[in-house]
Amino acid sequence: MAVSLWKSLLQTTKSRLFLQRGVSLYNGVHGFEEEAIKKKLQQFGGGSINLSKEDHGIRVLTLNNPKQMNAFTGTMMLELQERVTELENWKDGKGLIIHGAENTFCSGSDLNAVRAMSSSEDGMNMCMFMQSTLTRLKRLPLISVAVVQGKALGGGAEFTTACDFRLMTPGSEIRFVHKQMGLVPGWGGAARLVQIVGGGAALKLLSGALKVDPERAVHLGLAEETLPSSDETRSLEEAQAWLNQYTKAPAEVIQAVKKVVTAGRELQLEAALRAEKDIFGTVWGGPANLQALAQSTKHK
Ligand SMILES: CC[C@@H](C(=O)O)C(=O)SCCNC(=O)CCNC(=O)[C@H](O)C(C)(C)COP(=O)(O)OP(=O)(O)OC[C@H]1O[C@@H](n2cnc3c(N)ncnc32)[C@H](O)[C@@H]1OP(=O)(O)O
Repeated sequence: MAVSLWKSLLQTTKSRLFLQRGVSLYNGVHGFEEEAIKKKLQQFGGGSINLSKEDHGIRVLTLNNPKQMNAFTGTMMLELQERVTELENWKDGKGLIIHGAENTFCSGSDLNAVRAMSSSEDGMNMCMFMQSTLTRLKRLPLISVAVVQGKALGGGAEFTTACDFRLMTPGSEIRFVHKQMGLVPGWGGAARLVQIVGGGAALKLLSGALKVDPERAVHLGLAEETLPSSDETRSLEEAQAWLNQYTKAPAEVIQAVKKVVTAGRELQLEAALRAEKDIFGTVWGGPANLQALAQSTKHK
């Protein structure tokens, strides 16, 4: 009796914990020294992570380091964590579009920083820092779409998997180049890629460091579609129109929808059912539910 009670308590805690805002995957127990790595990352400046004002519940996050093909500098990694915290606290949020400045997505870590942080301790701390931040990004109660223009390489390819969906422009490319650097993904990209395309396809993309163009990405289920335009402004407008199809409801409903899907993606069945029950309780009898009940129930 005591054991099963303890197990159920543990499951309930797990199903609630993973939805908590700002929870890092790692702590001192795993050897993660967050303050130390933040200090180290601060030494590698350049670029920025910009977040637009909200427009109908949708914001645009821009990886902005065009001089280096939007490579992630140390300070951009720190700014990404700050933007994710901002988004976790955005009460009216429904959707997030992520793109790179000047018509290319992201060419991964800033290789200058990588060369300077080649110690095992720095590498592992950067890995745990980025895994935590991208896991929080993926778990945001928002529908997120990466608009891939130009190239998404290495950590940039991994970043696309931390979004719910990917839309690609003509001629763009997602490529997990890690093998060619004697590496494997370190920002959580391998685990998420297996979830998205399956183990077999993931193994081919990683072991072959294969270039994934829009056609192959759609075929694999890695991308939803190829956008008509490769122009930066037009493709963002097309992505916004695509996302608008899925955010036509009050923010609390869209957020609850993403949360139940995240529970289904990440938890064992019984824990996912408990999480779904808890989330259902937040919208049952809520303003959107009562308003819908007061109107005709015919769904066009
Ligand atoms: C966990 C994964 C993570 C890690 O292991 O830490 C990584 O992501 S490692 C990095 C993986 N990414 C790469 O290896 C990509 C390297 N870059 C390229 O292959 C090419 O630059 C490109 C992206 C294919 C573009 O090629 P091209 O169009 O010919 O432009 P340039 O090569 O001349 O680049 C323009 C400019 O940008 C600088 N640049 C590009 N990528 C990076 C980068 N990842 N880090 C730092 N700087 C980068 C490049 O050096 C050029 O600058 P200048 O030489 O000053 O003109």
